[in-house]
Order: sequence, then structure tokens, then C-alpha cells
Amino acid sequence: MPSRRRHSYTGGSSPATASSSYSTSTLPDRSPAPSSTDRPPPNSLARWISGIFINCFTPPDSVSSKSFNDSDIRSRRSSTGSVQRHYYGNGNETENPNQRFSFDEIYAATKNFSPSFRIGQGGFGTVYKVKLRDGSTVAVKRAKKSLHKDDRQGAEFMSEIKTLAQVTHLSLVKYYGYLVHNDEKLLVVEYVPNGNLRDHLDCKEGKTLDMATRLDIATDVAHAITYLHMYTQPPIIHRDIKSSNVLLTDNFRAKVADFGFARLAPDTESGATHVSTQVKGTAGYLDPEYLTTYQLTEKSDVYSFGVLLVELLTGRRPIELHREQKERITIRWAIKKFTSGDTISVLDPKLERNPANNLALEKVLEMAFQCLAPHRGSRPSMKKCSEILWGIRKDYRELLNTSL
Ligand SMILES: Nc1ncnc2c1ncn2[C@@H]1O[C@H](COP(=O)(O)OP(=O)(O)OP(=O)(O)O)[C@@H](O)[C@H]1O
Repeated sequence: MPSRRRHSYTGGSSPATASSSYSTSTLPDRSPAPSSTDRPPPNSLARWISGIFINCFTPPDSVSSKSFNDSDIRSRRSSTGSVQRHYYGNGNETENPNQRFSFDEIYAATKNFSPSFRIGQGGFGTVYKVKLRDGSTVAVKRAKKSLHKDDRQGAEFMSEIKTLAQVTHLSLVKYYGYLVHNDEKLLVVEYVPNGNLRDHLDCKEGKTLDMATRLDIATDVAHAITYLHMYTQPPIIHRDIKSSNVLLTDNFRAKVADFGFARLAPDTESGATHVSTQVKGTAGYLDPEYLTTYQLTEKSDVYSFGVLLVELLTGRRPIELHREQKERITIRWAIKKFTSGDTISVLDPKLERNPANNLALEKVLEMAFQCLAPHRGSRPSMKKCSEILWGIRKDYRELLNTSL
């Protein structure tokens, strides 16, 4: 049992450089039509999509293993001796005067991390729902003990914190702080109360998500990634966009979580266009060009976002091993149906077939397949995706209203 010494929250406020200058409300109601340079000419669309189909590549599960090595994260031993508090390598090494929680408080609130407070389990560790003394509720991610033995995994923890600390956006899970106490590492983040998108698509949370809600979710996620790519300095590549990392609020608005994989993207102004590094991410969502070249760019997130869009429309997971061979890789199956003119058959059977849903399906799938282009140069930017989705959502609502 941990000692009762008090250990404080460190960090948590966002530097001015990354404060939110972009939110869903900043987008105009009317978005410009997609530029012709971002998509192939109509007469070559089918051929182009067939090309995607041929080039689709599904990585082996082993690729999803994670490792990190962030060298610029520093740590120091506190005057108490037993506690390490970690700081980001940004020169800001003073403690936050607005400490909101301590290890003791979290330990007591979860009754020594009792399973009854558990809300999830991931590669990093177990997630708990914690009610603080001030009445607020937070999510606490408790690192697996095995991670402490591996320096790289310790760096993973720090990498996640460092990245999270920089971002503030309505559609991103808010970082609050972290605590390190002997062999415990706790990450404290905003609690998002309505489960993850994957569970909703599986109807584990009760009601089926209708098309309007799915379009809202897709738009929120697009805005969140656009913010990471364009409005943080330096830009951030998420690297693990997937449905279990999309959390939902009570109003079914999406918040993108889990920056454990994120690394700061190269600064294009410095002339760098990519970074070469180890492959990280989740099988089924990984950019095939990243897998073959090890060169990471924002367009890898665009690819994963394309997979997520297909998941949203079909309800299927990216890889469905229980299905017959030709349907196991969902994007391949969907692209084949789309190119053969049978798009409607990929619509999630839980969704009604009506003109508005059919239109949304066609339009979003078309954009998803652009995101899934085998070569990153052919993929749209996340900003372009946000604009297109905004337009699709608007058309969808109008069509829905006129057909009522
Ligand atoms: N901030 C949060 N608020 C509410 N629930 C959360 C929060 N963070 C995570 N969860 C829940 O815990 C689950 C596990 O989250 P976690 O991020 O640890 O793993 P994951 O993203 O599902 O998988 P992996 O770590 O392998 O990528 C999530 O799917 C979600 O249901």
C-alpha cells in the first residue's frame, strides 16, 4: 500500500501557443466546394478507387505494439526523496499553484483502485472514474506496473502527457495532469461520460446512433484532428485515430482521446517534410505508405480517419475475422461494393434506408476513399475533410427536413 505522503498535481495548463484558436463554432455554415485538385476527375474516379483497392494493405497484429523514446522529457527527484515529479522539457518547472488533486485523494476516492471504479482497459493500463473532493469527476489512467520496468514505456507515459498538455479544443479530451508515486504512474484527464464510439456502434450502450449523430461525430473528429495538424505549434500527429479513442458526451458529441502515440509533427517551415521513426498505431487503421516507408506525416491520420469513416457508415470493425474472406477487411469490401455500384449494401443494417441516409452514405464514402488513397499526396488534408463533411451534414439536414 502506498504511503500517505501528499503528492501533488503538476502541469495541466495549456501554453498560449496551443490555446484553442479553432473550434467547431469557427467554421462557416457554408463551406466551399471541394477543390478539383483534391480529387481525381470524375471519369477516373472508379479507376482511382480500384487502385486503392489493389493497394490496400492490412498490417499484421504485431505492428500495433508500441514503444516510445522521447529524449527531451526530464525528470527530477523531489525533496521528499520518494516521489518523482516529471516536467516537460519546456523550461516551465514551477509547480502549478492551482493544484486540484493528489495521489492520496485519488487513492481514497477509488478505494485503492477498486474494480468497481473501473471504466476501461487499454494497452497503457486501466482507466478509472474518480470523483474529486471539489465535486468534479475525472478519468484516471493508471499505467500497467510492467510499464515501469521499461524505460521506453515510461517515455510513452511522458510522451502522452507532454502532448496532451499542449492542446485545448472542445473535441479533444482535456489533459489535467499526472502523478508519479513510487511505482504508480497516473494520468488525469477529462472524464467523458458516454462511452466510446466502438461500443455505441456495437449497440453496447443501448440505442443505435442515427445518421445525423454519425455525421456530427465525424465532423467533430475531423475538427479535432484539423486542430492538432494546423493550430498547434509545432503540429501534432495523433497516430492512433480509431473508434475506441473517440469518446462521446451525453449529447453525443465526440472527443478524441489517447495521445499516447502522438509525436510532434515536423515543422514544415523548417524545411522538413516528414520524420522517419518506428511504426506505431493500431492494426486496421495504419497508413500503408507509413508502413512501407516509415515516414510519418499528417496524412497518416487522414488515412486512419478514412478507416474510421467507413466504420461509422458500415458499423463494422476495420478487420472482421469472423466473416468470409472477401469481407474480412472492411475497407476493401466497401470499396468493391462502391465501385460496382452497390454502395447501399454497405450501409449499417441498423440504419434506415432513406434518401437522406443514402445521400450521406454516398458522399461520405466517396470522401473516405479519397482519405484511403494509397499515396499520401492524393489524400485530402484534414481541413478539407472538415469542410466537405460540414457541407455533407448541411445537405443531409436539408434533405431530411424536406422529406419530412
Ligand atoms: N477520458 C475518459 N473518459 C471516459 N472513459 C474513458 C476515458 N479514457 C478512456 N476511457 C474508456 O476506457 C477505455 C480504454 O481506454 P484506453 O485509452 O486506455 O485504451 P484504448 O484506446 O481503448 O486501447 P489502446 O490503449 O490499446 O489503444 C476506452 O475505450 C474508454 O471506453
